[in-house]
Amino acid sequence: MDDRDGRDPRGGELMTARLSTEVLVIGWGKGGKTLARALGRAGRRVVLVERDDTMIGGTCINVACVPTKALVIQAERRRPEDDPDAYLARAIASRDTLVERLREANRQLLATVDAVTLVRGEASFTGPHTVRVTGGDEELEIAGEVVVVNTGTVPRMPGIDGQDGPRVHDSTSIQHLDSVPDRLAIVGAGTIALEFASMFARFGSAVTIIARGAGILPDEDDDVRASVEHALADAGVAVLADASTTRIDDGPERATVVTSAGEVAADAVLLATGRAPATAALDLAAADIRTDERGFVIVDDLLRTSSRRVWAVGDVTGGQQLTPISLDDSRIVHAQLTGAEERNRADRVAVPTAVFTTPPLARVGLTEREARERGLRVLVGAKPVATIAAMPRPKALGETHGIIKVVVDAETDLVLGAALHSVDAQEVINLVALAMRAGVTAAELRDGIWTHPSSTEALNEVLGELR
Ligand SMILES: Cc1cc2nc3c(=O)[nH]c(=O)nc-3n(C[C@H](O)[C@H](O)[C@H](O)COP(=O)(O)OP(=O)(O)OC[C@H]3O[C@@H](n4cnc5c(N)ncnc54)[C@H](O)[C@@H]3O)c2cc1C
Ligand SMILES: NC(=O)c1ccc[n+]([C@@H]2O[C@H](COP(=O)([O-])OP(=O)(O)OC[C@H]3O[C@@H](n4cnc5c(N)ncnc54)[C@H](O)[C@@H]3O)[C@@H](O)[C@H]2O)c1
Repeated sequence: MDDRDGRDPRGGELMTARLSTEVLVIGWGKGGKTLARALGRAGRRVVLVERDDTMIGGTCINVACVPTKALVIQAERRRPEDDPDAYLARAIASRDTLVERLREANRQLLATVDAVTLVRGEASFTGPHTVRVTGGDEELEIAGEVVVVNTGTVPRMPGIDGQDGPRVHDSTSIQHLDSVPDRLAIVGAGTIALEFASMFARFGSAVTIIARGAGILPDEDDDVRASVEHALADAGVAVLADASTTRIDDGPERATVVTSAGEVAADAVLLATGRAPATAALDLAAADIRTDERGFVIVDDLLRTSSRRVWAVGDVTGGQQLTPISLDDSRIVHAQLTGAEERNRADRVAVPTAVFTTPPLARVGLTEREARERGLRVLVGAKPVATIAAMPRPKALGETHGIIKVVVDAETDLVLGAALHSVDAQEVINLVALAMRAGVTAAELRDGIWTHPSSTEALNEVLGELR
């Protein structure tokens, strides 16, 4: 596979080495690394290209899911007497240690598979199945019979004056602040905004979320949204709604976020305005890979791009930006490359999600509003966590914010959706999702024998009071 015919005949000096492989994976994301390991272990020759040594293992373990949840947990454990800055420094050090360990474990998972070759550098298409890799140890040209694009996303900047100021951060740089900002302003009101708002409120900041719409969680039912708003407010998070951010002024003492609804003074500003596809370096046009108007790679339900034998997985496809989705993408491509039973994106049922505020908001399926808009006859079980007698665990943990809400089809008794805002919600939602996939009825969940004391027990009570 390693064909170094690029040697300069005059001096013998290496010019561009050429590799060819069965499967070329661009980007060390969740889908790509899973595919590379599975195919490599089955003896298929795989080359995986990653441009950034600090991103080995991908976004999730290095700058996203895992380190941010480690910080959320640390923030939850902070006691009022802890010095904010010293505590934050220890939390970040512990986060960093965890990330380094995971990065090395991820490297080993592929480095120990003989059929997988790991290449450092940035890939750019030179043709439908060839890339040039630069910026690594040597310049390479790699040809793959099959190509899988798994380059993920990067923070999307709102494009306003002052966004590059010294007190302005994205979701990566804010994980290494050297002190707790007294006032943190967050532009954007999506998942990243909510998680960092809740986290920094517990680290000791007064936080303002600046929402350009009517507030947070616009798609949620009113009772669920109110529950999350209440928990955030109790932690010290304010929401400035209907506020279009026009610029950020940086002064000697502080930054000022200028919005259509007034100015917000801040010691640090987090921009959490979505993520853009990491495709700028790829030169997708050279491979005839089409993108949508936002730059995401267009794929069909089998994750095939417009270019033959080129697939794309993970965030770069513009689907739900979640690690388990990237993982599931890898299953879909793996099935096609190995002739296994075909899977596709349309097979996905009841995908659970969680926003890691304190406590987390986990949800699956339809909201009550969506179910009613579809004309379904619904029964709803909804109780504030603090009032659920059969759920002692939140009380034992001292965190009783939240609501447990389940939406049930009155005709079939099947669960249509659930919103769990409570401790352990990120775990219990998986049970509800499985019930939805397996056709387990609300009555069976209600009458389930669950461990005690646990959060799952809420289902015994809430589903016993459907209205
Ligand atoms: C702050 C934050 C928190 C999050 N929390 C969660 C969570 O709790 N749960 C959850 O499910 N999801 C979470 N997400 C989303 C999740 O991180 C992503 O959905 C997931 O990481 C997607 O991974 P991927 O497979 O698309 O690729 P990625 O993991 O993004 O990997 C892409 C890789 O490709 C590399 N690359 C890019 N271009 C090139 C190139 N030209 N050549 C070579 N290499 C290249 C990049 O360096 C990167 O390592 C979070 C995201 C953020 C930002
Ligand atoms: N727990 C999790 O699963 C988790 C955690 C964090 C991130 N993520 C993923 O990361 C992705 C990115 O998160 P995010 O919060 O950045 O994106 P998002 O799409 O969830 O929210 C973006 C927010 O920014 C606002 N916005 C966009 N442009 C703006 C502008 N110019 N000015 C002001 N506001 C603007 C939007 O109205 C929205 O409130 C999400 O898709 C999510 O799936 C997941």
